[in-house]
Amino acid sequence: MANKTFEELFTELSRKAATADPETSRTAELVAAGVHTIGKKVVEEAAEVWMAAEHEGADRTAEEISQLLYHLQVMMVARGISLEDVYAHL
Ligand SMILES: N=c1c2ncn([C@@H]3O[C@H](COP(=O)(O)OP(=O)(O)OP(=O)(O)O)[C@@H](O)[C@H]3O)c2ncn1[C@@H]1O[C@H](COP(=O)(O)O)[C@@H](O)[C@H]1O
Repeated sequence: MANKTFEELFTELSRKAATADPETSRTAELVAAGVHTIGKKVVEEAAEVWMAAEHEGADRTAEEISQLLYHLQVMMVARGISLEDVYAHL
């Protein structure tokens, strides 16, 4: 019972970055702040995934993974990288 898929989230974030107000959209706020700020969030969330996996349960770890995926997608949007650009390397 997912709220949305990875692809659906990317479509939503691309639209938010292009049209939303940074005052009300976290995505627009992060994209406006830039790659340096987003990069720090990616590293922070990656560390939280690691800590949750070592010390907490599967649900908490999944939540942290969702936050890492969100911030990775924000980084993609900020750098103009598409899903296809990434999938080409999988
Ligand atoms: N999936 C997410 C999502 N995951 C994580 N986050 C953000 O990441 C934060 C989690 O990181 P932290 O716990 O470190 O939060 P924090 O400490 O307040 O962050 P800092 O401001 O201190 O850096 C959350 O508070 C959210 O701001 C997300 N923000 C938005 N989304 C989804 O993105 C879509 C667009 O959201 P908006 O751009 O806000 O409209 C919506 O579908 C949202 O559900």
